[in-house]
Amino acid sequence: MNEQTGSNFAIMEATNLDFYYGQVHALKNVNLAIRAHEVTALIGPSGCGKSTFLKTLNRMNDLIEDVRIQGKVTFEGEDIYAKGTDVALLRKRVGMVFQKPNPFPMSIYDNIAYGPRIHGIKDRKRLDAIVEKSLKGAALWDEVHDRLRKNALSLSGGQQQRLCIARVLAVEPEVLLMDEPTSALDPISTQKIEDLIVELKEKYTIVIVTHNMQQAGRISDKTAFFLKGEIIESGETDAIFQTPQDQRTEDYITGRFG
Ligand SMILES: Nc1ncnc2c1ncn2[C@@H]1O[C@H](COP(=O)(O)OP(=O)(O)OP(=O)(O)O)[C@@H](O)[C@H]1O
Repeated sequence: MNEQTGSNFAIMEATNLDFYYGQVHALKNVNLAIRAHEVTALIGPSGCGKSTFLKTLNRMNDLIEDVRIQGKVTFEGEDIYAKGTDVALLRKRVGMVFQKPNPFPMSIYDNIAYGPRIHGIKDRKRLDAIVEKSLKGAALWDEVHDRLRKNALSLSGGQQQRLCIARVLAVEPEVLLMDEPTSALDPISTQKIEDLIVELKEKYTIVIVTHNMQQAGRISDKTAFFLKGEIIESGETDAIFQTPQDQRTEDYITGRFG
């Protein structure tokens, strides 16, 4: 397959990545390639650096004081930490969904139209089309099409999380970063989000932090196991779960620690 244009090329790649919060060395020489149109799961015990790594992929950590990063993260071959990088554009192309659904306290419609409006789209018909397409993309349209003017906070938790996914889709990202997107949801909503993630990888590349081993096994193509800031092992999800090479990976996935 052609390295740059095939569906399986490394759309993002971290090389020799170190990250510090002041004196805390949160990521240690992390190397990971994120392949296009795959779901990559980041697993590992609490505090091992999964969220920190996820946030290095769209520079969300820039917002925190006294952080330092060494090494390289590329997006489509370009160093995202290079001087002159348009960080707003990076965050549009590499969107993020958080653990707790966080809709804005405004209508369903305005939640989705918010990003496109910021990026200069004012035309009502175009916005209508974006809202419809994004809600359909997040498998929420059928449930809300007749109440787009209702406050988004009136939706259930699972619907709110799909709204947050629709909000990210509205600005047409290429990569979706998801930080434990189902941890606050009931099993039925979780199932809906999992089905949606599998559907979304046709169009997008997805990186997901999860504490749920079954979830990682069900939805991801690749898995990276983090421990104390390092990647101990990464590769095909089936291989990581069935034939882990490192004893610590096996101990974690079989529930012996963490
Ligand atoms: N804003 C911050 N300031 C200082 N230290 C931080 C900050 N955020 C995270 N850390 C530290 O960095 C390390 C990695 O944290 P991180 O949140 O990336 O872990 P995690 O694997 O995502 O954990 P969890 O599964 O509990 O969400 C931890 O030691 C944590 O205490």
